[in-house]
Amino acid sequence: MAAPQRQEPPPAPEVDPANPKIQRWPDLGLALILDFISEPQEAEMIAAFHAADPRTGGKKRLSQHFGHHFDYTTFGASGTRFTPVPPYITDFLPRLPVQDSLPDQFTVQYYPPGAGIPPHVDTHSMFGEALYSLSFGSDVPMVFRMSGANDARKMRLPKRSLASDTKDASESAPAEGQQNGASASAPPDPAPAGQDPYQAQEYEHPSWELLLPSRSLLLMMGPSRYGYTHGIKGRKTDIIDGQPVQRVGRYSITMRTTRRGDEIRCDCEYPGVCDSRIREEQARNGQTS
Ligand SMILES: O=C(O)CCC(=O)C(=O)O
Ligand SMILES: [Fe+2]
Repeated sequence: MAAPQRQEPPPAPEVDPANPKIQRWPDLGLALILDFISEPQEAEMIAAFHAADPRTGGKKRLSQHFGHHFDYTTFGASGTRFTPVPPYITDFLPRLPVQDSLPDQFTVQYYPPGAGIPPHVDTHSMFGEALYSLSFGSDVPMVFRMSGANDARKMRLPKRSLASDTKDASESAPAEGQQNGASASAPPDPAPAGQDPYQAQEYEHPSWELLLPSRSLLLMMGPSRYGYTHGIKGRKTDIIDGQPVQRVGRYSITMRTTRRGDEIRCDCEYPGVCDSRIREEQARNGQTS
């Protein structure tokens, strides 16, 4: 039986004394940069998204990929599919806070009101530490929760392993069956109707919601990247500063740095939600993923 959901207020950030638009949570490896892009840049990104895909009225999250495509069967980056990165993305890369390894995998997502993304941990082994989310279109709360022992039992591995892969990448269809609890993966699809992935989790640790304002850039490293699940509740109204706020379309660009070959590994402190360690354990036990 699922334990009752426990939610706490978000931890308070440290505000950069030199720039109040930069907020940091050093213990979590988390940073939020407000107004990272301007309103005209935001409008350009929204227009570019809908020039390629005019749909706005549906219920499901829509994705577009740039650079090395995200592969929904390995939860890594495709070795074969690449789409040139548009200038509205390349223009801001020199301003990203971690400059020693820049992202090369970009997923632009549109969330119609009511759509979310179930709690998950992006694949540890296949991407570098710095994971970014640029938000635009509207503000949305992101739910963070420290993963616990119970999450390990709910982990699901990708259908294929990049390291042992010979098959063609399947990138067009988001993975199915990622609706329950923490996965060792990146973007799982929303839960089927009637199933709330947040209720399905057992809550060993409390969760908290961090409001991601439009045009802000979120950077996840360290514990927030490797040990916490993150997700967005699929709802039409959020409570922001105690007031109900109707959601309107929200967009994000998730940015990751692809690892290849021998770099595909992870030795983090969170083996329970680490795809690399779970794969090793399964190999030891003679299981396949
Ligand atoms: O939309 C977002 O801000 C985050 C999306 C996400 O977590 C992911 O694509 O892995
Ligand atoms: Fe994610």
